[in-house]
Amino acid sequence: MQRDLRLTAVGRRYGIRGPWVLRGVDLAVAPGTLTRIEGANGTGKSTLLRLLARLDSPTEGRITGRPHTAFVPERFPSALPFTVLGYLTHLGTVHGLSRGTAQRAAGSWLERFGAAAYADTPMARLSKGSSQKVAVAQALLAEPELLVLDEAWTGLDAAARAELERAVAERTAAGGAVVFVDHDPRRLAGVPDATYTVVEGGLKRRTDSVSSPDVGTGPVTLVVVQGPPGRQLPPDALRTVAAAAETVPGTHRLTVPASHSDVLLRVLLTARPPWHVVSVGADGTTPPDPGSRP
Ligand SMILES: Nc1ncnc2c1ncn2[C@@H]1O[C@H](COP(=O)(O)OP(=O)(O)OP(=O)(O)O)[C@@H](O)[C@H]1O
Repeated sequence: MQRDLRLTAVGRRYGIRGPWVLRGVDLAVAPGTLTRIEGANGTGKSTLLRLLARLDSPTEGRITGRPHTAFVPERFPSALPFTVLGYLTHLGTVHGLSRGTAQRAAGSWLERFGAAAYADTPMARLSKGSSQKVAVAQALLAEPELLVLDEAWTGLDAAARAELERAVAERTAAGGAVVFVDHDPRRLAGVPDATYTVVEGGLKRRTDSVSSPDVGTGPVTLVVVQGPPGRQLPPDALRTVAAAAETVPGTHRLTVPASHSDVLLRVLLTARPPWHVVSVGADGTTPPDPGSRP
């Protein structure tokens, strides 16, 4: 993403005399960051996400920055006159991919979400869960600079939910930004760089996003790596971790949400020279130390 996406004094209301749903909202979404938006029902979360995705315009205020964006809406219109593969290929070309690349990317995302068997199924005949996999695949296949997810996990099976968490980790590790709303407080618990709550039309930043009680409620993996004393861990690796501590010079103990462990290991093992991975294991006993995040 070239520049931050920035909302300045943004307000939105529906209809000339409608009540303000959002007002005076300032928000910056930087490349490589994960942002969570929370709030009670009907407070304006979807309204905010549509503004971020530039699918809607503010009634007042300004939005600047135009990252290449993909959006998973809360309600995906699945009754479309396409097969699954035809639809995803079409969407890929809309995102600027060649037909062949779009088709390959579509096939690979369907595979990852366990929906390859539905490639030739008409969209209108999909179950709710399969349709949601297509909704998610259409957003991921173009590797957007900004990915906006409105309750995207709802309706997915457990394997697909985990896969979507991995996909989010990959996006941010690749320098993309992800903004999401999800009703489950355990979703990517401890991972977001920032969490905002929509309250009375405004945004309140949660200052406890690292040390919140949510941290540690999601499964975490403990990764111990070694490198020459004094060598800094790669920034892409640090972005994925909930906590990092150099226990002895050159030995780092990294606590990472389980959803992000694959990405962390890939970054460490493809670094030049690669880091030596001493151990990888589930860490059910030691909650991340909020104070040790870099
Ligand atoms: N297109 C629209 N036209 C008129 N009013 C709308 C429209 N979209 C949303 N609203 C109203 O704006 C308010 C905020 O809705 P929004 O869907 O953004 O909230 P939300 O926090 O995402 O809700 P939920 O948690 O129920 O999904 C609600 O009062 C809703 O009725």
